[in-house]
This record gives sequence, structure tokens and C-alpha cells, in this order.
Amino acid sequence: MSCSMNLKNISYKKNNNYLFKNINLNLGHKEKMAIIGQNGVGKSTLIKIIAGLEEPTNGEITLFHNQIKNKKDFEKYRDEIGYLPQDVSNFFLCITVIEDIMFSLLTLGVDKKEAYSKSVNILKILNIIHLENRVIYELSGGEQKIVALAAILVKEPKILLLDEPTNALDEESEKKVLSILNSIEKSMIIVSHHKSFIQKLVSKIYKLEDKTLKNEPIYTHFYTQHSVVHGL
Ligand SMILES: Nc1ncnc2c1ncn2[C@@H]1O[C@H](COP(=O)(O)OP(=O)(O)OP(=O)(O)O)[C@@H](O)[C@H]1O
Repeated sequence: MSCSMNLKNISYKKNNNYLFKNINLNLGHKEKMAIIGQNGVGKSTLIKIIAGLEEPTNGEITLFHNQIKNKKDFEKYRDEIGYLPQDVSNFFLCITVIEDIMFSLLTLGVDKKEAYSKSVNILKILNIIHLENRVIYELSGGEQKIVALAAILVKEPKILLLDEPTNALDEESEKKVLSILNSIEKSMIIVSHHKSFIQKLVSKIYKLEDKTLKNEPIYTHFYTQHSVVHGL
């Protein structure tokens, strides 16, 4: 399996204490994995390092076989990585849902007509077309989370980094997100406390514990998604 991302001996110090030390991780092409662990162990910090939003204290990051030495190197791959933060309240740049989703495409140089049609399509796929013209900051936490996911998916990044994608989602929205993520053939790292969700989605689970990543067994059989979501 070719490699989308590789971490070699990644360590991160906060207030003179190591949050984690010498983390090694390979994310294969189209591989889906999850990171679990207790509150405060550093899962979000680790995923922010992979997203290029935090710099590790030590270690090497390789993206698509290119070594990343600094934030500038990361900029080349910014559009290839879709990062969903745990808290999406500061995620949005526009007033309405459709404007925000279109904005992410317009910045990539997509023309306005195509940006509109792709944005409407993703809203339909995620069952949130009724939110198209709503003001984002008037939406519920769960609605905002799924709109943020739409803004990421519409750009078709090569790697998805999703920090707690299902928190604040109702059962129906969670099923929809599961079905979509299952149907997308992309490399993914998902941070979650929601074990039944990740067991239906990923092929590897790691636990961040004692400042390192440990393999965690997957108890259920791999879940096979028969219903293909068209349009992604
Ligand atoms: N902006 C910040 N300023 C100071 N400390 C922070 C900041 N963000 C995180 N921390 C601290 O870093 C540690 C790791 O936080 P992180 O959010 O990475 O953990 P986590 O494993 O994702 O936790 P959770 O499961 O609760 O989301 C925690 O002790 C947290 O208090």
C-alpha cells in the first residue's frame, strides 16, 4: 500500500512535559484509521500536528512522500488535507451555509456556477439542503458540525482528518455521516470516543495512552457498506 502520510518519532511538549513521545504512524493510500484515548491525552493535538496547525517538538512528517520541514512546506498540501476540528464554532468564514461551502471552492479557482452546483450537490447528499440559505451562527451545534463536514468534503481532499465527527449529531445524521465516510475511498484519520461508530468505518484503531500510540483490537467484523452514495 503506498503511503499518504508518515509520522516518525513525533513528540510534543507542553509546559515542559511531554504530551506524547516518539509517535510513529503510517497512513496508507485510502486507508481509514481511528485514534481513541482518554480526555486530555493529546488526540486533538496530534491530529492538529498532522494537519499542519501545530508544530511538533521533535520528529519528522512526510506527506505524499515529501518531507515536511516547516509550515511553509505544509502550505503546498493545504488543499489536499481536509481537517474537521472538534469545535467548529470558529470554522466558518461566511454568513450563510451556501456561501461558506461555495467559498471553499471559489478559493480553489472553481467558477461560480460550478461551485454552486457542487455545493448544492453536497448539501443534498448530506440531507441538509434545507439549511442552504440559513445563517450559520443561528444553526444548532449538530447542524454546524455537518455543514463544516460538507465544506470539507466538497473540496475532495486526499486526506480527511476528522476530530470527533459525530459529537452533537443525532442518530439519523450519524448514520448518514457513517454511510458517506464508508463510501468515500480516501485516507482518513478519525479521532473519536464513539467506538461503535469507528468500528463500522476503520480498519485500524490506535489508542493514545502512556504518551504513545498502541494498537487496539477491532472486535466486530468489518462493516460492508452496500449502499453507494453517488456524487462524491
Ligand atoms: N490551547 C491550549 N492551551 C493550553 N493547553 C491546552 C490547549 N489545548 C489543549 N491543551 C491541553 O493539552 C492537553 C491535550 O489536549 P487535547 O485537546 O489534545 O486532548 P484530547 O485527547 O483531544 O482530549 P479530549 O478527548 O478531551 O478532546 C490537555 O491537557 C489540554 O488541557
